[in-house]
Amino acid sequence: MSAERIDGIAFAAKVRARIACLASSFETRAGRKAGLAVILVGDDAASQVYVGAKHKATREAGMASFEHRLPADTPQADLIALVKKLNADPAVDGILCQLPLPAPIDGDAVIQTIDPDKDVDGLTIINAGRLLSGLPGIVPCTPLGCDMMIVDRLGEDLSGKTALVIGRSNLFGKPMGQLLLQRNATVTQAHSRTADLAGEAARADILVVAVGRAEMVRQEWIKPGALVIDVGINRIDAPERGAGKTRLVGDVAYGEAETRAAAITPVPGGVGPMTIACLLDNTITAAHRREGLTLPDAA
Ligand SMILES: Nc1nc(=O)c2c([nH]1)NC[C@@H]1CN(c3ccc(C(=O)N[C@@H](CCC(=O)O)C(=O)O)cc3)C=[N+]21
Repeated sequence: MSAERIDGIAFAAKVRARIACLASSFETRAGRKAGLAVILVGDDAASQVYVGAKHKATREAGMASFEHRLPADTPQADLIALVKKLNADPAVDGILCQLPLPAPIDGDAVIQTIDPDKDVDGLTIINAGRLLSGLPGIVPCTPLGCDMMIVDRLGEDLSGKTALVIGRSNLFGKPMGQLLLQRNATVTQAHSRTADLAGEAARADILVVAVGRAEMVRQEWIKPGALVIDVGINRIDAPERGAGKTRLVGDVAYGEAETRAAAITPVPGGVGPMTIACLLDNTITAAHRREGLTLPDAA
């Protein structure tokens, strides 16, 4: 068997087209564009690339993008003051502060200052609590994107299916487990201290991996016919491409998993593009809520 390769780029393009329609109707109804503010502190190369991609995607969807690039030595108090200013700015519907923040800034202190109704990363305690309680809130972008891809393949109801999430971060693992639980999957949350990761994985109809270890998940870990969602993005040396070259791989050994899975997300081109699409989705949803507008059903 050779698994279907789930095309995250094509899927994200569809989501972004839907959001562009919503953004256009929002602008007509609210008399202004929906707006996303992104804060980037320091000059981490990967973060620069992500923030640039977010800015471009936001503009392409017909939303306003406000970029705040600050030097690495910005005092925490200044950053918190900026977040408070954006909280009060009526043109800003979503605030994203790119993580990680450089030391000695306490990233959580900054994140928890964000107005929960503008917290498009879904990282405030209020949004985490809303998700846990089954209340409407804002769900972190990467798990939301994975949820969309899972629903697209398996439908909205995962009754009777087993799901294993490897990873337990606030940004991904914990919310991903909650979303699968809400869809009636039988969820196991695994992590670095799990005794038999391979054995747990081999029982999973849906395997979601977010550990940050290149190609850790091997062929024997995959239940035949499973849906495999690879959240890892690892840069490894690729001498076969020439001296000093690197390439991106996931947490799953793709070539091995492909022989057993029914479908699998590649890296790159899988979960990553969906993360940005979901950031736009969260922003347009936040904008409608802030204006007291209902989201049109099928845009
Ligand atoms: N507050 C905050 N929210 C985030 O959502 C957040 C963050 N901080 N810090 C960094 C991580 C990482 N992240 C990615 C987004 C898109 C791709 C993406 O589109 N990747 C492409 C290309 C990857 C490449 O070529 O480098 C792919 O996987 O195909 C990857 C990673 C969001 N993050």
